[in-house]
Amino acid sequence: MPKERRRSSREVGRAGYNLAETEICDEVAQMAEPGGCAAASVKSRTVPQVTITPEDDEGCTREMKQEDLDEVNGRLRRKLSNSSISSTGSSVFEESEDDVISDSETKSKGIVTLEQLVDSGEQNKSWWKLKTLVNLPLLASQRKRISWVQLAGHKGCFKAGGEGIILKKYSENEKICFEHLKDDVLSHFVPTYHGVVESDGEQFLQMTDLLGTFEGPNVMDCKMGVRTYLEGELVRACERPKLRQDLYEKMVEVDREAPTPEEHKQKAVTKPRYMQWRETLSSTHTLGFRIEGVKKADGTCHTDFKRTRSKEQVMQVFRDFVGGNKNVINAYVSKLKEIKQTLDMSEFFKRHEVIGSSLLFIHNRVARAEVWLIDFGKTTQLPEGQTLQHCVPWQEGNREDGYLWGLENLIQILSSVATE
Ligand SMILES: Nc1ncnc2c1ncn2[C@@H]1O[C@H](COP(=O)(O)OP(=O)(O)OP(=O)(O)O)[C@@H](O)[C@H]1O
Ligand SMILES: O=P(O)(O)O[C@@H]1[C@H](O)[C@H](O)[C@@H](OP(=O)(O)O)[C@H](OP(=O)(O)O)[C@H]1O
Repeated sequence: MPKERRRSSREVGRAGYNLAETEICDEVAQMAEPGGCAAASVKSRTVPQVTITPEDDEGCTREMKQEDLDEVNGRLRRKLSNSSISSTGSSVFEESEDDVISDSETKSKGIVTLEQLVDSGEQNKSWWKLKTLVNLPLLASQRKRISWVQLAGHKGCFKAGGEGIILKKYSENEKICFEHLKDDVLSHFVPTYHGVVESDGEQFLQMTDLLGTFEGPNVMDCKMGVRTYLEGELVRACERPKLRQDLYEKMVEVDREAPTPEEHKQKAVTKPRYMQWRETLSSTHTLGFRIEGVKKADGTCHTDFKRTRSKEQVMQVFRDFVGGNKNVINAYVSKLKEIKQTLDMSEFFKRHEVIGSSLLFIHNRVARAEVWLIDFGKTTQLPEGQTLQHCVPWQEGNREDGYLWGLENLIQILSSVATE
C-alpha cells in the first residue's frame, strides 16, 4: 500500500467522517499473562468507526447517490479474484473487493451442496464412499452433487474436485500464499495445495479436503486476529466511499439500534464500518478470534455466533462442541501449542499480515482431533525487510493483526475447559 497516498482514519475523521472510538480492554486484561505476548496487547485498542455523513464535496464524504446503491446492488462477484501483490510486496485490492454484495442467502449457513467439477465416473472411487459427506452423492443432470460442510464464506465458492480434493474459486492472492506456504514450516498445518484448475471458463485453486478422511466429523471455524479487514479497505472507504445496503440490513437484523441516525437515513453502511461493528459485537476485539460456525456429528449446524463475545460464552461453545470429551479438548490444546511453536519459527508468518484467516477444528468420536490453518484470501506479504509480531496492538499503519495474541487466548480458554 503506497504510504504517501494514504490518510489515516484519524485524518479521515477530520475530513468529514464521524469517528467514534471504542476502547477495548475488558476481559483481555484479565487474560493476559505478565511478560507474555498477551501482556503486550493489554493496552486498550482504539478502533475508528466510519460513518459517512452528507457533508461538503471537498472532504472524502459525499451524499449517497443512486449510483452508489446501483454499484453495490450489482451481481455477486468473487471479491478477491482481482487482488494482486504490488512490487513492494503490499497488497493491492482492486475496486471490486468492496463492491460485491452479500446477503443472508448467499452466505453459507454450514451445509452446502457442491457440484462436482468433472463428471468422470468418480462415484466408484473410494472418496465418494467416504461418510464425511452428509449425504451420499446424487446424480443430477450428469453432474453429481454432494453435501459438504462450509462454515463460512459465500455459497458457490467451492466445488468438489477429484478424490479428496476440494476446489475454491481462484484468488491470485491466495494462490501466491499457497505457493509460499509449500516451502514453509507451516505447510504441515495447511491443506496441501494442488495447483490451479480451469472449468467452465472459471479458475479454481485445488486443495486437500480436510474432511476427506473423517467419518461424521465435528467441525468448527474460528476466524483469527483482532481485525478482519485490511487497512486498505479503510483508506478506500475514505477515498471512494461505497455505501452497502446489504450490510446495513445485516446490521439491523442483529441490532436495530446499531446504526447511527445518519446510517438509518441512508439505509446503508460502509464495509469497514460493518466489519468493525461485527468485531466489537463478537470476540474479535476482546479475544483476538471469533467463532464463525460449528457443525456437529449429529448433523446440527450453527453459524450465528455474532454475539458470542465473552470468555465464558466461548468456553460454553467449546464445551458443547467437544461434548464434554476431555481427550478431544486436550488433543486440541496440544495441536494449538504445536501450531504456536511452528508459527514462531515460520518465515511466512513473520512476513505476512494475516487477515480473515481461520483455524479449522475437526474431530471425531474417537478423539482424533486436528487443527488447520485455512483461508489466505486476505493474507498479504509485507514490503521487503518488514516483519510483524502478531501480538502487539494494531495501530493504523503498523499492519499488526493480533493473530498470535488470539491464539494464546484460544489456548488459555481451551486449557480452562480442559481443567474444569
Ligand atoms: N481445505 C478445506 N477442507 C475442508 N473444509 C474447508 C477447506 N477450506 C475451507 N473449508 C470450509 O469452507 C469454509 C469457508 O472457507 P474459506 O474461509 O476458505 O472461504 P472464504 O470464502 O474465503 O471465506 P470468507 O468470505 O469468510 O473469507 C470454512 O469455514 C470451512 O468450513
Ligand atoms: O460474517 P458476516 O456478518 O456475514 O460478514 C461478512 C464477513 O465479515 C466476511 O468476512 C466478509 O468477507 P471478507 O472477509 O472476504 O471481506 C463479508 O464481506 P462481503 O459482504 O464484502 O463479502 C461480510 O459480509
